[in-house]
Amino acid sequence: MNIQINSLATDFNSIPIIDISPLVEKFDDANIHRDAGVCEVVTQLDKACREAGLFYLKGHGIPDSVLKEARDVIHEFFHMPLEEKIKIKLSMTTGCRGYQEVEENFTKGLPDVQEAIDFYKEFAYGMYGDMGKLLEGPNLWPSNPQNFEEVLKQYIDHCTVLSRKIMRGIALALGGSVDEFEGHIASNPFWVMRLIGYPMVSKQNGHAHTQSIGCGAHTDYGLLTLLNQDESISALEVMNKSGEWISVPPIHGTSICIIGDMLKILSNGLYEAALHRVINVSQQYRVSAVYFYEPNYDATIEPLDICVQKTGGIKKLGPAIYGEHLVSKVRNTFRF
Ligand SMILES: O=C(O)CCC(=O)C(=O)O
Ligand SMILES: [Fe+2]
Repeated sequence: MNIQINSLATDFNSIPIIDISPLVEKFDDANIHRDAGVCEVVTQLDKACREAGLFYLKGHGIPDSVLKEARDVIHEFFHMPLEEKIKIKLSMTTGCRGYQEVEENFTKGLPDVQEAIDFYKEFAYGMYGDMGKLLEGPNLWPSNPQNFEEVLKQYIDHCTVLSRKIMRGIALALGGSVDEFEGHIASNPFWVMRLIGYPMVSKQNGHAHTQSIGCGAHTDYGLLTLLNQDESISALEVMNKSGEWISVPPIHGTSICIIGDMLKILSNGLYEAALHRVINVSQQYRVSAVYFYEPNYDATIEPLDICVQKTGGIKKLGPAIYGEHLVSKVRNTFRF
């Protein structure tokens, strides 16, 4: 597989904001192609995916109360004593599911100044053979706070429904049929949920040597990511074509959508997998809920014919088996 960070189509200095409410309302409508509101959303999605690979979503339909409740229980969990948190500690024997302490997670060989809990969609033992072994196992849900599991499961369901709608818009934007991604590519979409807590970074707490990097520069692995970040702290950044880091501050009521490696391959490089990082130099503890919407675990991902035609007739990227791509990334993330 060959994933390269190509230069973006046109440079950007601010992040697009797309009101996707027409798509959210009409995603299942037989006449979706003819709807003027949806067509406008599709045009904006196409531009944002080509240029920035990361954008804000307005009108996404997830209630503010659901977004806030998710962040609140995540804050509550991370504020508990370490003895409580390590009751759900991640290891090789938990299917890489569970809690990791600060600096147990690595990006490109450097420790991240973050603590986190990882959840993966559950699947039957043996279902994906050797390719699935590393991630087999039930999710580890904390018993404290008591409503944690219920709140987060509800949030995951919202994200799965919304992601399918966005992928329908992206299918149209690429010139495909509305259900282009619902056959062998993502009829049974895998998902990953990563809940992250970023301590304030200062010399006093001993993290100065890692240059304050909460999450090192990376692209996401799958189709698209939905990010729910704390409302008062600006810490996320995305790189533009000129190599400048552009700040992605929170905007009330919006979600952030980030294009991942698999969508880049499917689009034959038309769409960009955004390079992004997190630096929390604020005086506050920051949390985020990061939901990754992925292809079928065992899907072979290669450029769609419609995208190959638009890009000179040659497949420039892939093929990749999604599950293999994920497992190779997870292996590089931990030092067991
Ligand atoms: O916490 C954030 O804002 C982003 C985290 C992220 O990019 C990731 O976990 O892939
Ligand atoms: Fe990311």
